[in-house]
Amino acid sequence: MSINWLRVVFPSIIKLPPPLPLRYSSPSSCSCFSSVVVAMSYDKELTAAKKAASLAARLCQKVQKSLLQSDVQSKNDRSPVTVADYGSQALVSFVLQQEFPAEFSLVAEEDSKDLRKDGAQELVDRITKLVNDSLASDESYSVTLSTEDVLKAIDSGKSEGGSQGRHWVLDPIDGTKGFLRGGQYAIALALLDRGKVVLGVLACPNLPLTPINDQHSPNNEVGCLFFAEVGGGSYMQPLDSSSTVKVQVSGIENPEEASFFESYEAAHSMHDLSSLIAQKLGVKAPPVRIDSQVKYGALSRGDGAIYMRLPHKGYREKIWDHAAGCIVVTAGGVVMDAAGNPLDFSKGKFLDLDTGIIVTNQKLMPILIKAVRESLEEKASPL
Ligand SMILES: Nc1ncnc2c1ncn2[C@@H]1O[C@H](COP(=O)(O)O)[C@@H](O)[C@H]1OP(=O)(O)O
Ligand SMILES: [Mg+2]
Repeated sequence: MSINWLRVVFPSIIKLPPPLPLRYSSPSSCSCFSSVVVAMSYDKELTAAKKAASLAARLCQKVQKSLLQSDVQSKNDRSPVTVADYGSQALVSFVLQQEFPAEFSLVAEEDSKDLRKDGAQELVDRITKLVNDSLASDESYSVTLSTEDVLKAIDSGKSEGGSQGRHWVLDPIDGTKGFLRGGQYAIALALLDRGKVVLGVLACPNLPLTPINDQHSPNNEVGCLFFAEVGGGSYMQPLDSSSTVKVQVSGIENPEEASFFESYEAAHSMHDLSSLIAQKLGVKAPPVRIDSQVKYGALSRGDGAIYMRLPHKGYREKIWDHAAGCIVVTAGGVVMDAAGNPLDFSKGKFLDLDTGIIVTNQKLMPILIKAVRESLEEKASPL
C-alpha cells in the first residue's frame, strides 16, 4: 500500500511520529477523558490492541466471505455471525491475556451461556476451529486451544468495568445486521483507565481506504484500521499493511456544506428526527447511512462532518458501542450526548443517557446541540 496516494486523498495526513514514553496531554476537545492530564504512555497496550483487532477482523472476513458465497437457503441462517462474533471475542480475549497476564479485565458483549447449552457442541467446534486457524496464521502463538479454552476466553469478558483500574472494552462484531447483509461492521476495542478511554482501535474490514462517496477514488480496496491513544492523535492504516497515516475530523464550519452519518437501520436511530435536525442546520446532502462504529472511523478521516445516533425511547447505550469510536474521532472531533454533556464511561456497562449521541467538530457542535434541542421540542409539541 503506497502512502503517497493516501496523502493525496487525505490531505491532512502526516507520517506517524515516534512514540514518546510519557505524554503531556493538552486541553482536549474529547469528552472521553479529562481535559488536562499528565498521561501515561499506552504504546504497548495499543500495539497489542491493534494486533488483536486485526486478527479478529481476519477471522470475521473469512466467515463473511463464505456467508456471501453460500446459497440462498443458508443466507437465512444467522449462525455465521454468531460464530464470527464468539470467535472474534475469544481471539481478542486470548491475545490480550497473553500480552497482559498480570492485569486483565475485559468488558465484552458476549458470554458463553448459550454455547454451554445442549445442542451447541457443533457451533462450539466451529468457533474453536476458526480461532485456532486464525492463531496459526500468526507466528506469535504456537498453541492449539481446546473448546474449553475458547469458552473460558469468551467468559473472560464478564467484567463490569467502572471507575477503578484498567478495563478493556470490546464489541467483537459491531453491526451484526451489516455483517449479515454483506455490508459494514467493525471490531471495536478500547482501554479504560480509571473510567477514561485512553486508547481505541476500530477494525473496519469493508470500509474503502478512500473516502466514501468519492467517485474518483484511485482504487476500491477495502479494510481500514483506525486507532488513537490519549494525547497522541488519530491514525488509519490498511488492515493488511502498516503504512500509517494521520487523520483529522472535517473542519467544515458551514453546516450547509456538511454531510451527516446515521444508522442504516431505522430501528436503531430515529431517521425522522435526524432529518428534522439536518433541515434546521440547512444540510443539503442526503444522509449517509452506514452500520456500526464504522461511522466513527469514516468521520475521523473527514468523510462526513456530523454523526447523529438517536435511538428510540428506552434503549440503553452500552460502553462497547462507543468507547473505541469516541477516542478515534478526538483529532478535531467532539462526542456528546444530545443534551450537550460529555459521555461518562466510568459507570459500568451502560452509558447513562437517554437523549442520543452526537459527534462533530468543535465549531459545529454548539449549532448542532441547538438544532437537536429545537427539534426535540418541536417533536414533543407539534404545532
Ligand atoms: N433497538 C436498538 N436501538 C439502537 N441500537 C441498537 C438497537 N438494537 C441494537 N442496537 C445496537 O446498535 C448498534 C449498531 O448501530 P447502527 O445501527 O448505528 O449500526 C449495535 O451495537 C447494536 O447492538 P448489537 O451490537 O447488540 O447488535
Ligand atoms: Mg454493538
